[in-house]
Amino acid sequence: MAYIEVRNESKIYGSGEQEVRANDNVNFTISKGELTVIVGASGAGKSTLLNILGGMDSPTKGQVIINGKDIANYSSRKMTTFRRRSIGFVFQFYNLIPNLTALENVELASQISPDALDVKKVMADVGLKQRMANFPAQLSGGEQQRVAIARAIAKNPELLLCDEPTGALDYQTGKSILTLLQNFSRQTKKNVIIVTHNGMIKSMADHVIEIGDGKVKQDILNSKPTPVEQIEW
Ligand SMILES: Nc1ncnc2c1ncn2[C@@H]1O[C@H](COP(=O)(O)OP(=O)(O)OP(=O)(O)O)[C@@H](O)[C@H]1O
Repeated sequence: MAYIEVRNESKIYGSGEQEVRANDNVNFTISKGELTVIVGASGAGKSTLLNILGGMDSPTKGQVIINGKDIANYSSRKMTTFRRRSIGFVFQFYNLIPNLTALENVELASQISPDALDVKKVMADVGLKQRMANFPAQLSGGEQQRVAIARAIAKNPELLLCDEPTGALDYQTGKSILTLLQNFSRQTKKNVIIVTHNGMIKSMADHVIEIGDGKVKQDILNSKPTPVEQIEW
C-alpha cells in the first residue's frame, strides 16, 4: 500500500481571469521510506503541494491520503493534531526563534509532540553538540539549518518535508545539509520529501516527481540513488 497517495488534487487561487491553477489535477503515490525529490521551476506549484502534504493548506479538489487517511477535508483541529504528530517541516530561511538558544528552539518543538526524541541526542546527531547554547545569530547559515532540521526531527515525525532547504546556503554547506537528509532517510526509513528547483540533485533520491505548470510532468523511481557527496552541480 502506498504511504502517500495524491489523487486528482488541484489548488486553485482566485476565479475568472484572475484564476491561478497552482496545482492542476496532480496524481502520484509515494511508498513508505522513500526519499523523494519534487523538482520544478519557480512558480511550478511545488511549495503549494508541499504545504498541502504537510497540512498547512487544503486542496480545492481531490484527495491527499497519508498513511491511509485522507487529510484533504480535515477540520482545522484535526489538521493541527496531524501537523504536530506527523510532520516535521524544514524551510529555506530556517525560521528559528532569535531569542532562544539552539537547544531551546529544538526543545520547544519537541514539547508539542507526544512521541519526541531525546533533544540533546538529536542535536549531537546533526553535528551541533558544541553549539547548543548559542543563539541563532551566533551560528552560521549551515548551523542554523541544522538546528531547524534537529527541531523537525526531534518531534519524531513520520514525514519530513523540506522546502528548498539549501536555498540560502553556499555549495559545500548545501551539500552537507543534503547529506544529512539523505542519511536521516536511510537510517530511519522515514519518508523525506525535498522540494527544489535544482534538477542536479535528482539523483540523490529514490523517487523524483517533476512538476511544471501545476502538473506532474515526470514521475521516476530510481533504484540506485547516488550518495550526495558524489553529486556535483
Ligand atoms: N496564496 C496565493 N494566492 C494566489 N496565488 C498563489 C498563492 N500561493 C501561490 N500562488 C501562485 O501559485 C503558483 C505556484 O506557486 P508555488 O509557490 O507553489 O510555486 P513554487 O514552484 O514553489 O515556486 P518557487 O520555487 O518560486 O517557490 C504561482 O503562480 C503563485 O503565484
